[in-house]
Amino acid sequence: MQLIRFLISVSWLRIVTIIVAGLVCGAANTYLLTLINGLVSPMPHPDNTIARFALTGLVVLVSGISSQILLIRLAQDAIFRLRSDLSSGVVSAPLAHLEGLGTHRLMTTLIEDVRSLSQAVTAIPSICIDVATIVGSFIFLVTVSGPIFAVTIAGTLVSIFCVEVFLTRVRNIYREARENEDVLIRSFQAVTLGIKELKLHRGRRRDFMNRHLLGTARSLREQNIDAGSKFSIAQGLGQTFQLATMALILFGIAKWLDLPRDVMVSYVLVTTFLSMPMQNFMHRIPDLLRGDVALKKIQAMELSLETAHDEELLPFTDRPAAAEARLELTNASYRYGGEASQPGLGPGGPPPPPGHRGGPPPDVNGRQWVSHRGKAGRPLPPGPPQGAPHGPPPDDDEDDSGFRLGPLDLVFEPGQITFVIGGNGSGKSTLAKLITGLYVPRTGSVSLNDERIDHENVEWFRQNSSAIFTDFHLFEDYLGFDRPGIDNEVRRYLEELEIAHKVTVQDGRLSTIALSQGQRKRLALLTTLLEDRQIVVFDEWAADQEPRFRDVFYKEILADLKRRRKTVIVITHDDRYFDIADQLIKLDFGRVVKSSVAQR
Ligand SMILES: Nc1ncnc2c1ncn2[C@@H]1O[C@H](COP(=O)(O)OP(=O)(O)OP(=O)(O)O)[C@@H](O)[C@H]1O
Repeated sequence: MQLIRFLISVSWLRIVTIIVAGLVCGAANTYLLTLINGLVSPMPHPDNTIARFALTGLVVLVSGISSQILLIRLAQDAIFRLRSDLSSGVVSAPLAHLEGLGTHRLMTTLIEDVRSLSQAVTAIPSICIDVATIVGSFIFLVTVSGPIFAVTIAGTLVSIFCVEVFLTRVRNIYREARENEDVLIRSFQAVTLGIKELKLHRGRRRDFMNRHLLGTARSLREQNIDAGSKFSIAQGLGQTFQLATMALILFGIAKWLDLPRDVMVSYVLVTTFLSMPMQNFMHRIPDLLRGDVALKKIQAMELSLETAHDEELLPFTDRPAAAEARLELTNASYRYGGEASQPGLGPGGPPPPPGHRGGPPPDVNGRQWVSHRGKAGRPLPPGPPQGAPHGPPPDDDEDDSGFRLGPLDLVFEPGQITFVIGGNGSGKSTLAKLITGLYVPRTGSVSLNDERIDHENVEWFRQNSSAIFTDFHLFEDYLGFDRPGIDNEVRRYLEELEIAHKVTVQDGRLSTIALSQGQRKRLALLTTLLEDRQIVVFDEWAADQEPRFRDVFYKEILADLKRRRKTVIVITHDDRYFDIADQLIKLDFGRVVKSSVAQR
């Protein structure tokens, strides 16, 4: 079982210790049972019963407490491992894959699946202890009476079979409920991000609440009630079979075989003793089912707990960044599409492609930066030669679904400002992601200073670019800057960017990021200036700036970057400043419709 494999990977030594402690506890419990049985049976009573009873009680106590403490530690370690592995899975997954999944799915996994898995993880060792006690009791029962043991086992197997029939249905309901949780988190996202739109429109708010948020919450409630009720019926059925078995033994077998009274007393004692671990075991089953559903969901999202994503494996040598950057796109193309039908995105999704061994997912366009070695040294299926387009070049023309950019042949020179222009949806941002190494070209290649970018050097390549996308994120801390005097540098830039009156910095942390969009963009620009990388990409940066500062950006900041021989790529609609560009690239429906280089 996947869950057990995951637990073993957290700490096999601790698992073994817990199981041993559980077995000791179970064996001591069984021994306690024989002692009690000896006491209630007719004379002669065994010697030193009190001392043995006390000693066994102590063993039960110590082994029980120590296994519980180990269990708590194991559960917390497992939760930590889950959070860390899943977060690394998210960070290292290809951008296109994450975009295809959507943030709501990621959030559900990081919050809900981790919670379900941690409950399941906590349940497993307790189940081990219960099973040890149950097995011990059954062994004792063999010594009491062979026929009673055989009938009890048969009754237990029949009840397990009947319960399992119900549990299959319960598992399916949990699976459907888990899909609904994705939808619910998406609604929560909409209610927080779209709060202004909802507040301003009473009808929309009511419709949204009834049809979306409450609608999903309602069906989730029904599913959980349904699953809980079915499970209770299953539990009741199991108990009925146990009672029926007991009745058969007490009123049938005992009479037919004329079993002595002390045998029957022992049987009743064992049955009573068994009821507690049996109940515990039954109560833990829903946790196991939900954990299993959560684990399958995580695997379906290709954020595997056991296999690393290729991006995590991308080789990175601490090679200095390029002194100057000449970027070249040769026959490079990219295409979106197929996200909805990506392997494993939902119950209806097609199975992974043949040869896909649970390793990293292909990029949404079917390609990925290829690695030939798994995290634990496991070789992955042989890939195409490094640097070559990964896999046979897909025949783009056969599939028209999704937006396609290119094929493009473009050159971006150091000390050159390139403006990328074009209508909405013409592919400008897609091009920005392609030239910063965030997307893998579907055909052709990207080269930096004539060095083709492939799996071996893409991680290094990305360290040469700084980009401000339209959906940029601001971190309050200046993370990853380990040079001294960063506060003073930030203060200088805060002055230059005219936001020193709003924000201060102390120990690499900004006093606030609750600012206007234009001010937040200036802080993003500040980070770019601090990074001081050779390739600088601005995606409609100036759109939210006041006219005067827009002027500062185009005429001073860009000019300064050009002077410092940066390769500057500016996505813009500001036709007033087109004359600043050394190169102008116009995109339309993903194709270059106009490209001109200024003669200066
Ligand atoms: N994550 C995505 N998944 C699928 N398709 C996408 C995705 N992002 C963009 N697209 C599609 O790609 C096309 C180009 O998008 P892109 O963001 O590159 O355009 P753009 O030129 O930057 O537009 P704008 O000026 O509006 O920002 C769009 O038509 C859109 O439908």
